[in-house]
Amino acid sequence: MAAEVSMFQHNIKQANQLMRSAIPLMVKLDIPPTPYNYGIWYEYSSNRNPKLNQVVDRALRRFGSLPAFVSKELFNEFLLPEEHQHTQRQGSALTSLTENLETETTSVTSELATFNRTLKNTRKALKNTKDTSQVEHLALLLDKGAFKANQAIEVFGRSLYAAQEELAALRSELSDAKKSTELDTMTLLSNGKGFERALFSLVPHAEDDLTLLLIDIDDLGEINQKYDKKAGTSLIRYIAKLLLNKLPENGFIARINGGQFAMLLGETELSVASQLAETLRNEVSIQKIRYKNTKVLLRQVTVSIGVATLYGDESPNELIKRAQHYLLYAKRSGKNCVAHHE
Ligand SMILES: Nc1nc2c(ncn2[C@@H]2O[C@H](COP(=O)(O)OP(=O)(O)OP(=O)(O)O)[C@@H](O)[C@H]2O)c(=O)[nH]1
Repeated sequence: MAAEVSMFQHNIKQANQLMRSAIPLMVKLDIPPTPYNYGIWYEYSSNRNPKLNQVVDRALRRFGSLPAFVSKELFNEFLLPEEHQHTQRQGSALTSLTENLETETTSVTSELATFNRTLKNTRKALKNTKDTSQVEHLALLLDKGAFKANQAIEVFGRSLYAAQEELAALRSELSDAKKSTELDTMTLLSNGKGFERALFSLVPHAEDDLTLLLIDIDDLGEINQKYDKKAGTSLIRYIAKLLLNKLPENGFIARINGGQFAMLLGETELSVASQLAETLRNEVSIQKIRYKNTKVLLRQVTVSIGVATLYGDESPNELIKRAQHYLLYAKRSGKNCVAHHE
């Protein structure tokens, strides 16, 4: 997703303060007061999203301002959950959210324009008067104008706060929806997509201590043939449960295809990970598994495991390739064994 930090994550007070830094910037750079621009300049002023600030600075250098097409793109990329079009409910909720902000934007803009006019007129009048009561009157006018402009900004701040809550709810819904597309419905573990996401998010933060175990049920094809495919599927579920029960706290597990599982172990060196792999291999091999539909006791079930620990600036795909290589080595070495590099 785009940035986790968004303008909608501040409280009302912070929102008001940020609006107060964002508005002068927008005026200075002649940025049109659209909801997109308010969102972006608010975020820009908060300085909490360096990537957004970089892109905005680049656009300013290039165009001298922020063209509408750029601000819309930036808003979509950095401030909205990227999957905001995924469901109708979320789509329409976001539409009404931006519509509300648009109304508020128009009102805050007109208040600010009025105040601006008041400021200009007062300045002109001040030049031409030395009368103290006239000056007092002008000061009163200014005070009133400032008060109204302030109020408008505060109302806008409250709208941003309400938007924060709405967006937080949407984000959480989207994250649930995302999770469900990453779920393997057969085993209720993550699927291959979930595994990729976990791996890609872990690799950049890992020192040389992220380990991948590829665990593959041996001879699943034969088991399917001997007992029927349903028994094979039931076996996949059984092994999934066993692996999940043995998953360390810092681990992640997914079924990536057929009878193959990927286990990711954070902060786990190769020696510790291979010991766990050996324990898992042994645990599977000593199970007495009965197929519940026919009550038939299956023949010994085993798994082969390839283990690879991330090193250097290895990419996620390179790590997967090495684990696959060791898994193949384990299969070729007669199955029911663990293989890893020295
Ligand atoms: N029952 C069942 N079988 C599956 C499922 N998905 C894949 N398979 C079977 O799993 C087998 C995977 O084949 P392979 O990995 O090539 O080989 P294998 O028979 O497991 O043998 P090795 O991996 O060499 O030990 C195939 O026969 C697929 O039909 C599934 O969801 N349920």
